Amino acid sequence: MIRKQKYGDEIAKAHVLIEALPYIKKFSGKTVVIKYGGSAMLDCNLKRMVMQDIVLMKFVGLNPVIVHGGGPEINKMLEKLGIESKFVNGLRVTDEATMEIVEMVLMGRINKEIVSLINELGGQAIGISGKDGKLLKAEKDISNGDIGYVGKIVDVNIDVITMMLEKGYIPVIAPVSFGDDGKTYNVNADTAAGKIAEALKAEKLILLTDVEGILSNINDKSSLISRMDLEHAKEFMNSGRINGGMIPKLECCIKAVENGVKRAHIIDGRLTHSLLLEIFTDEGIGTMIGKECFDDDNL
Ligand SMILES: NC(=[NH2+])NCCC[C@H](N)C(=O)O
Repeated sequence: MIRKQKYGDEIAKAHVLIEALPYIKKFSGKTVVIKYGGSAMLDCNLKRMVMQDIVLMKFVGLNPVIVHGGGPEINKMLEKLGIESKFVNGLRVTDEATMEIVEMVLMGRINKEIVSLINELGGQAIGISGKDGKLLKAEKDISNGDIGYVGKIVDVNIDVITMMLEKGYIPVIAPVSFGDDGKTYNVNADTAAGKIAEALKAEKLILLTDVEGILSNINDKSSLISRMDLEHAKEFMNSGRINGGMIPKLECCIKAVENGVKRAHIIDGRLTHSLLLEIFTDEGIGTMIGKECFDDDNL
């Protein structure tokens, strides 16, 4: 008994590893597309922990693919250079000069920083943009009027990612896309991650956000919805009970699942090791969306 108590903590740690075993088996060799953005990208400690999670995933046999955003760093640089940012419906009006800075910050700074961190932690990453290997083809998005070089993705060519995965690399993708007109387009990172996951027929699409997941508000009490099947997710989307900022994220998850991604997850990037907790535990920590999500579909 004393022995048992003495080793209690250690045994609990072993239980954690054992809980992960069925998921390591199930997801080994499978592709997981992770949209990396928000707070998890701003805080140095969080950054490191997200990349540790990703390197661990790789070493236990999963194939993580990272798609990253850039938000605040782009604003900072534009400010430094004295370029004024204008917004329409929350979208940045992107003229040629702004697009140049966006590309510079995303590829030159953020992308390479992620690559270095992964390499430092023992993984092997390759950073590319949507232009490389013609990964993301875009057209001008005029759904909000003409706001410049903001694009919508019209074609995805995953050859370059497949090549990297076959050789054991972790692809790190900046969502800067090319157009047939020879121009460069900025595309939304969530959407890019969703489209890449679809094209890869990925096991999972995981969006790291600054919220717990999809919340249901009943009588002013909000609680996390842990699992949703497609029907539930669509109904929720149209119910008007969803927070405005979450609409495009949920929409992106629904589309991905409709187009062949097994599960889409919206998780809290502010929480340390949220990726590991979602993927390798039974309950997870965010919202998981699947075509059909049964309670016993864990294994
Ligand atoms: N939010 C949730 N209910 N997550 C459950 C995750 C289950 C399992 N770890 C998986 O990735 O498939």
